[in-house]
Amino acid sequence: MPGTDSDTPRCIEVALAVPLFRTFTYTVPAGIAWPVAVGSRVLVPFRNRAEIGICLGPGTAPEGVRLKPIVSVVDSEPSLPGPLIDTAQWIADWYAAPIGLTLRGMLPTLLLQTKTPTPRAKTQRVVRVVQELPSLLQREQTFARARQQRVVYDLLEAQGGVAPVDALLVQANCTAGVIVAMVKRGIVEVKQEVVERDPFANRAGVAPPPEPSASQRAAIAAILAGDPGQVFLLHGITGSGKTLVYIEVLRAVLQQPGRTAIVLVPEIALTSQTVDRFRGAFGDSVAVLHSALSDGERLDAWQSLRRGERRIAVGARSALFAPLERVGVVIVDEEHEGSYKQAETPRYHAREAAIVRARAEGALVVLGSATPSLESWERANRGQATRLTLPDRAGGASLPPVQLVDMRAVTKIERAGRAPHAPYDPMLGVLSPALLKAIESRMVRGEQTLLLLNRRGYAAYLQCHACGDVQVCPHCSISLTYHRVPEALICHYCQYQAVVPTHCAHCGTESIRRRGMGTQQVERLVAERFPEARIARMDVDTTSGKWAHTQILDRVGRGEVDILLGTQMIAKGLDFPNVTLVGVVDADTGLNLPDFRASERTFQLLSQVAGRAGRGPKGGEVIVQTRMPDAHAVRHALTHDYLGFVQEELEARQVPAYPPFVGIANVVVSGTHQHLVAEAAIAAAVWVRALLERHAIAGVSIVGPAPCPIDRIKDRWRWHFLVKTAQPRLLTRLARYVAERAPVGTDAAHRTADVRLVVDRDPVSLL
Ligand SMILES: Nc1ncnc2c1ncn2[C@@H]1O[C@H](COP(=O)(O)OP(=O)(O)OP(=O)(O)O)[C@@H](O)[C@H]1O
Ligand SMILES: [Zn+2]
Repeated sequence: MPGTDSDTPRCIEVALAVPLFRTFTYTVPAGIAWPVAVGSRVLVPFRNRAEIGICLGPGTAPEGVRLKPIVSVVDSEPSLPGPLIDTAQWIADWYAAPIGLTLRGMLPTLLLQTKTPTPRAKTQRVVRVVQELPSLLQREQTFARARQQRVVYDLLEAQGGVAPVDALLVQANCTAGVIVAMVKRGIVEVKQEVVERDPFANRAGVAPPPEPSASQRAAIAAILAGDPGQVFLLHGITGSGKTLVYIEVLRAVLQQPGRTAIVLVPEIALTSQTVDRFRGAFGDSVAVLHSALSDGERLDAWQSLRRGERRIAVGARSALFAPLERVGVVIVDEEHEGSYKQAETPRYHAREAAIVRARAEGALVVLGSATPSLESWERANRGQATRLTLPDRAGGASLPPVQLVDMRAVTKIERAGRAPHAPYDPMLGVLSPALLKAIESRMVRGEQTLLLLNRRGYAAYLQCHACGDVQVCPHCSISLTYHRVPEALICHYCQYQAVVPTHCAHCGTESIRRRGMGTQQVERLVAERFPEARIARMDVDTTSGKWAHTQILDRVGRGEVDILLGTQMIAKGLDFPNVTLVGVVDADTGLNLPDFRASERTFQLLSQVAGRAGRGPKGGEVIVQTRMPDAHAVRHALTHDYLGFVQEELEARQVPAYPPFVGIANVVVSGTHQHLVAEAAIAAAVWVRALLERHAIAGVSIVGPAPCPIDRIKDRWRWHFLVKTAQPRLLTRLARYVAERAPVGTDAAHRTADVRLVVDRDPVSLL
């Protein structure tokens, strides 16, 4: 036998995309070059199939086990560079996730398939508005008796004037005849169009970036003088010009030969302005990674980064896994955003993973926000991040004054002023006289208004006034939301739809009333009050079409919208100098959620949306309507007082202890059988407590178990408990132990009810 290969078998450890906490050992047959590089894709036999796995390094053959050989090494260069493998190992460890699933999330799907599918044609039939009817008045005249056409038009307009035919018919719940009639009238046209995959490919150029101010220069210099792996927290108030700091840092880093960079933004579609600025500054060296890319385009983008043809990756969460080498800086814009946390396995937080990858790369990290997360703020307090401040708005603008309107008083005064039997005024308690007057003055002056209401739909729910019954989703423990266009009751968790009942299902009377309000209702009230206003609504319902967000925002930018109304989507990073009024219709929507982050989120939302006003020379003002003016989240938002808020909120997080003072893992047990889920959750908590006792582990507290605040979603019942400790390594061990070994889902009854346990470490939501 030639050589020594037969004495020391050549083995490698391979990660496969299966939900198991283990790797698999294979031999490498003669004829395949040795060693196999870490991070390379390998083709291996697994469960009678050929699968793509990732080589994690040399392995050791367990005694007495006959190993299978790999089929081939697919990559000539490893698909995943070393620092990405390190990052994956950290994610798998910290978040108790199987390594194979973690690595799978880092690669384009096409690289994980054993055969390449043929690409499909990318055209679709769309309806496009040709005759714009921007005001309510025009629409009322045009569609006087054509109610369905009006529904179609409203839906189209809400989505930026264009929508796929199929989707529109479903949304409007009408026949194709309605659209045919509108085509005949010359209001819309129907065309076969190529699906626009990359709206960033050919957007209008942006102005060259301005010269940095003194405080921007100081921040840029401090960051560039940082040590490899150093983390900076850039706390710059809204409109302070953080984007310019990012751009100048990128410019300096990319001047070093071979250096590359990653920029994370919360959601590409909502941050098109920011993305445009990066494209404007760096042109084609930027790869924009977004969810609308086809698999093929994603692969193209990935390869251009891997080959070094593009040196900056811009994208949401998963852009952190861009296959760049020698990354010099990782920027996390709006670092406080909850969307950086992935809601499924691996449940990583991109900000935390960014810090880990940067350390492995020797790169700088810049976390930017006007309202930093408490985690990042505390990290700076502990000296693990360097705080940099941009205290003023760029270009001489100042923060807008914020006026509070106490809606309790408004309701009282309006009630008192009304004649005894005057008809109910729907405006009552929704839009205060102060806000209406402010909107009116904007209309007169040709300036723009932003209206925030963080609840979509028309009314929050339907309730029977006779018996009090509320229509709830049959699959989720949540009330159905009333939508007017098209009319339906919709579950916001599972999309279940029901027709709107005329009689109460419980007591049979006709006393059903709408309670609470959503964006659709406010849109209608505003349209009735300002019939000549050009109104755009931005929420999940109006942005189902690809790039609908970008289209709506572009219209605002071109001055084609007087009033932009929307959910939290409109609070993110928008920079429109002609927006001189921001109105918060109801500051309280998120305040009373049973979640320890409710106040933090409310403060961030209010501060961020307030920050959209007065960014230009005309200045601006903010009006906040609330029934909870004493809540600290509201109080401090009124004075743009981040420091004041953080101080109070940090105090509130000490007893009972919550992040950032302790780490928590939310253990959620779910399944289709209510009692089995409760039993399993209780058993799992008992099991963890016993474990702590047996090993005399101190410093861990278990809170619960109890039903989750929303105790059923999509027909699955949900219970949870929290594991809390100030010792991160201990939490890592516990989380993994629970995820891997908790006695849940193992017996036959559990399997029939599909009872599963999920560990969510550092959760962003406890609902
Ligand atoms: N040095 C400067 N001189 C003049 N204008 C500037 C300067 N720096 C930035 N700007 C302008 O100020 C505006 C706000 O900048 P930018 O959008 O980066 O703010 P931001 O800090 O990201 O705010 P937010 O957190 O509210 O999104 C932009 O229109 C930008 O072009
Ligand atoms: Zn539901």
